[in-house]
Amino acid sequence: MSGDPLLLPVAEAQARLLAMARPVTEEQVPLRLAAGRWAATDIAARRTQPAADLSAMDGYAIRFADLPGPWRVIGESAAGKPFAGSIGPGEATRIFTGAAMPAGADTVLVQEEAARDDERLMLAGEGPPNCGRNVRRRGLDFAEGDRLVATGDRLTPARIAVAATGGHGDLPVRRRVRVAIAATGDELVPPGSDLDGAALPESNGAMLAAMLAGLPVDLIDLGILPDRLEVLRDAFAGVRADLLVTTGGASVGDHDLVRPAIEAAGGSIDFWRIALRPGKPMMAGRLSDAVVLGLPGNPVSAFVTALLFVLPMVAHLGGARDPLPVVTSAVLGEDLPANQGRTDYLRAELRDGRIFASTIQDSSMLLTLARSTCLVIRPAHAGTAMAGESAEILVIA
Ligand SMILES: Nc1nc2c(c(=O)[nH]1)N[C@H]1C(S)=C(S)[C@@H](COP(=O)(O)OP(=O)(O)OC[C@H]3O[C@@H](n4cnc5c(N)ncnc54)[C@H](O)[C@@H]3O)O[C@H]1N2
Ligand code: MOO
Repeated sequence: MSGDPLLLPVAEAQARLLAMARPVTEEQVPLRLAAGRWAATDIAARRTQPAADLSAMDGYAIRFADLPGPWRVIGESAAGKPFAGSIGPGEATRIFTGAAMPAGADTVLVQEEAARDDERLMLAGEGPPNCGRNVRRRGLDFAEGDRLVATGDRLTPARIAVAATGGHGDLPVRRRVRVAIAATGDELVPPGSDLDGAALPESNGAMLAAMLAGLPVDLIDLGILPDRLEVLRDAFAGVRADLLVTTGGASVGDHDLVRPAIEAAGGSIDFWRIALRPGKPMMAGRLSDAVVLGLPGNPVSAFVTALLFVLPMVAHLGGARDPLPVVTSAVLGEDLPANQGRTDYLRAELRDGRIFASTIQDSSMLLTLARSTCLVIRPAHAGTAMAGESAEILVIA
């Protein structure tokens, strides 16, 4: 509940947003291009791993029953070059890590505990304490048919590796998400230009591109658009994207033209204004095939709304099962005052696992954001929170 009934609670706004579009289409891509995408289907093992009982160490394949030896070495098993025969009582083979156990052998004696004189092998240490020691059984990791990756899992390096081991050269994923970004505002100039005038360097575009950098996204940069309805309308109408993200012009001033421009381009606004600080004036809508997110212009408001809405929407469109940011918790290093009617995301630093929030939280102040490592989530109407209490946070750096 927010103090203002017109403001949508954050969780409700996130749910409404994600319900606005389905994930983009599937495609099959080579393993190396699948990194960072989301699996479009479950991925099952096409083979058993290991495919046979393998040695985990360099040494000698023996029969445990023959301990304490001695043995006669009758051959060798190396990775990819198994011993063709089988071993009988009193026999052993040389064996290397990753090599198949010869038929008849059940245990590996590590070479550090063995002494060898030509064919004769003797125990030179304590030896393996149990049958099966230093042997990786067939199927230890997984068996054919086991689910390796679930639908909607992100393809992390470990999941790419397990899919490769499971016999896959290509993986079913969602295609890359097309995201268009537009900054609006007559005061804005490209970063690095016109440092003498009153103009303001445009920072939201670069920030959003950086936030999307690790995601499977094709960016369409619409650059800086002026506060003119027809220009905005025409720029928006021409966009071919899954998601159009604008910053600025989202509030109620005479030059806040994003909403009328979306509507003039034939789109519609689904919801506007969130019980969120910073980020209240955010809007969500549609324009032809694209979902539109109109973020507030204040840089910290744009950051917080991107974290809470843009990144989750990209993940959702990309097929993620859990698209929302991961909330964790930490202990407050100092008291926090009671909160008002909007959920507050306070810039803060984590020092030795304790949270210290910046005293000034103005949504224009980027340096405090740049110095912060987390945002502390203060629920609407929360009372005073005391040092030592636990608080929910989003880690941002
Ligand atoms: N009468 C009211 N005024 C405002 C309200 C309100 O409810 N009633 N809401 C305030 C809140 S909250 C926010 S947040 C801002 C956001 O408004 P806009 O989305 O219309 O943002 P702008 O006015 O265009 O810009 C705000 C601020 O940010 C700077 N800016 C904008 N774009 C960029 C960019 N790409 N890079 C860097 N800086 C940018 C801009 O120059 C302004 O200083 O509205 C409050 N007002
Ligand atoms: O909500 Mo605005 O985003 O306070 O600065």
